[in-house]
Amino acid sequence: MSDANPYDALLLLSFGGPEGPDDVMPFLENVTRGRGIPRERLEDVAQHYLHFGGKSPINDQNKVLLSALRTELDARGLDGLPLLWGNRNWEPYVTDVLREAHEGGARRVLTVFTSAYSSYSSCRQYREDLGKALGTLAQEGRSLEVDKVRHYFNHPAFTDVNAEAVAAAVARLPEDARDGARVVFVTHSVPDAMNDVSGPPAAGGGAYVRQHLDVAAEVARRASERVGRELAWDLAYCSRSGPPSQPWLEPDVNDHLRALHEDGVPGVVVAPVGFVSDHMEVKFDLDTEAAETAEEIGLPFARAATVGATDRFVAGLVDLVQERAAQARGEEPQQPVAGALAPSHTVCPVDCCRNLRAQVPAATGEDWRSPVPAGS
Ligand SMILES: CC1=C(CCC(=O)O)c2cc3nc(cc4[nH]c(cc5[nH]c(cc1n2)c(C)c5CCC(=O)O)c(CCC(=O)O)c4C)C(CCC(=O)O)=C3C
Ligand SMILES: [Fe+2]
Repeated sequence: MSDANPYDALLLLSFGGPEGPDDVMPFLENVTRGRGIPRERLEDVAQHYLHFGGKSPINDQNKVLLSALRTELDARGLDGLPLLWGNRNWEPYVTDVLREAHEGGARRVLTVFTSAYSSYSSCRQYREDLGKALGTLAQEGRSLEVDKVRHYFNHPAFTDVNAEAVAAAVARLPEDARDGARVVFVTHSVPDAMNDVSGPPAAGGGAYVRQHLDVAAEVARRASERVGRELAWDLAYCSRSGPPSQPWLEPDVNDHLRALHEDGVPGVVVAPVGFVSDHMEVKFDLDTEAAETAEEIGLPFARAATVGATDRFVAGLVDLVQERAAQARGEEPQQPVAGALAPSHTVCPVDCCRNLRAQVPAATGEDWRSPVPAGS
């Protein structure tokens, strides 16, 4: 028998993005409220969105992912499990979606984030926003329990699909650029200080970079097997924000492409393993900006696909849903991993990916206490 007991709904929780030019500034204000992002950076990023008609690709990509998830859930006999979609920064807002789910009878919801790694921005901030949503709903007399699946950066479905994408991108390089081509794995830069406190405190911090290095090594190893040559690789970063005085993870992908070219590297595959779909960072920072840098210096460049809604990745997400449900029932399911790191924690420990600005209760963690609904 296949079911998702004890969960009665599954929520895909994402970032959200504008749907048109009028949404761009309000969206950016939602994202950066209290984050100390310089006005100039906001205006720059607004231009990235306006360059694409003011519409982020992320919402449509989530709709495709949802439809693929629905198909896979149904194929596994989970056709009775409602599948919801909510965002942190744009409609449909997570609070509204959970309210509607509660009205429909849901009491215990499992979430999957569209983000594979530990860090404040990629995990805890989602958990804080879930916590705020649950607080608002409690004031309306609604009580819900929410859990999340473990981080999936090192789930074999994620690394396999990425390895396939890297191998396919190598094949798109001109033939004389393939030997000696470098794989440049790319993820979102974050402040050094955010990386330093990422992951469970007991692990000493630095989980964000450690997890990316683990994925990069594993994906490069698998892609090398596929293409039949040893692929050298590096990890670089995109989308730096924040004031210039604040150190963020480096090297920036553009600087790195220039350095590789100067070293005589004949071609690059840029593999955005930090992202699960081709959203704005990929479309602008890589396909537009980094591609222009490569063009300018005459460096052959191929961008590897993101996992998106590929069958194998979607099946992996549903495996994680079933794994988490089994854990919630007190079973000890297998936890497949690829790479050198262990499966990530099921429940985030206290101070996991600590918020450096404020103490905000974060849902789904060990120290989360469900707010008491008004009127109870
Ligand atoms: C680690 C990470 C991920 C990956 C994990 C995940 O996927 O969640 C991610 C994803 C995303 N980030 C996105 C958009 C933005 N992020 C911003 C700002 C920031 N991101 C940060 C980190 C991350 N961000 C940080 C440390 C900041 C500085 C402000 C702060 O400290 O909080 C800003 C403000 C302008 C700017 O500062 O650049 C925007 C517009 C979109 C939507 C794209 C679309 O529309 O297609 C997505 C998926
Ligand atoms: Fe971001």
